[in-house]
Amino acid sequence: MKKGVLLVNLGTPDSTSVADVRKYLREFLSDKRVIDIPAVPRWMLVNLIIAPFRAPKSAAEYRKLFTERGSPLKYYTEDLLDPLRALLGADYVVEYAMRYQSPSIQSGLDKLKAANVSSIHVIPMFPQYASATTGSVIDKVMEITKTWQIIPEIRFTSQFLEDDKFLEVIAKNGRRWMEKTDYDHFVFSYHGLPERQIKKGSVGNQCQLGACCNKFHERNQFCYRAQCFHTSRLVADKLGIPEDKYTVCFQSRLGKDPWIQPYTEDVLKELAKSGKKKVLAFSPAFVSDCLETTIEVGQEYKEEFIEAGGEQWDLVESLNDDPLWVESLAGLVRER
Ligand SMILES: C=CC1=C(C)c2cc3[nH]c(cc4nc(cc5[nH]c(cc1n2)c(C)c5CCC(=O)O)C(CCC(=O)O)=C4C)c(C)c3C=C
Ligand SMILES: [Fe+2]
Ligand SMILES: [Fe+2]
Repeated sequence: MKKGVLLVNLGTPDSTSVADVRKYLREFLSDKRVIDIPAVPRWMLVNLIIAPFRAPKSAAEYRKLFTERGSPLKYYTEDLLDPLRALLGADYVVEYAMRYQSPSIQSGLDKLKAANVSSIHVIPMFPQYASATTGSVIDKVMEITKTWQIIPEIRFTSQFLEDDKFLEVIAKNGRRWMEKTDYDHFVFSYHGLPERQIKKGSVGNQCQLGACCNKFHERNQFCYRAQCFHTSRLVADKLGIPEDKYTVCFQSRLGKDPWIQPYTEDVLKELAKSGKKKVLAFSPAFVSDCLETTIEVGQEYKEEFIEAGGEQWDLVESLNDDPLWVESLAGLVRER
């Protein structure tokens, strides 16, 4: 009997037209796990403010990102399929989906159902757990499969930040940059989250979003901020980067509510002010290069760092289609 595997990445606009970007933003931001406020204010915020005003600006950014193959987030995910199928062999049926836009989770699950699989292993492609990403994928899969007459065994990978092959790809990519340049400092920039989303998931209210996130243990194992610090520590250890030579920070704040800190924009200015000239940036929340890595960290933050007095700002590429990343995924599938 064959086992099903569904890789799920975030999703991206179908094209760089303002209409497609608006459609993407609407679907993404209407998700109650992403904008976690009551339905009516969320509808007003998304449809009357964000979609109309943000879509043209975001479309211009996506035009800088898309290549002749389209959106990197999508084609790098597609590129993993054949090598993963080859590694896993004939006992597995491997499909992929995007949480938002296309191909949909519905279409991916339908393919697995049609292949008569005996089980489904869903891997949301987010190394660290957040309700807005991993949680949302799990939510959607459950919403769809609860209507099925036959529900096979379903398994979810909720996080994989400690997977050694995943960490090794990041370290290997970083090492390549470090062989060419003697960097003064290293930045680990993660996608941000509203603070309240972490507080809501904090068991026994133990997360204060301060120094508590520096330690990673059973009680805060799903605190996104603690997971980001832990991921950084594991990569830094592999590369021999001492604690005082790296900073963990959070990018892409949306709206006025407090998001988890420190903000990358503040960190890069402080680094330049304190005389740091050469910085290497890692983006370990993202497995595929995308708007948040290539454009935001690789271009915008670079410009801001240089404007603030820095000289060199480089970005370590994401895992993309690295063969070791395919091995890491195969390991996640096989582990029990
Ligand atoms: C890596 C994990 C991610 C988390 C956590 C996350 C939370 C989150 N994001 C938004 C709003 C936006 N994110 C956007 C792009 C985007 N976000 C992620 C990943 C995470 N988001 C990725 C991989 C991408 C890039 C997709 C691509 O097509 O390349 C965007 C769209 C771009 C823009 O207009 O800036 C928005 C909006 C919120 C509100 C949020 C947590 C609540
Ligand atoms: Fe995002
Ligand atoms: Fe925490």
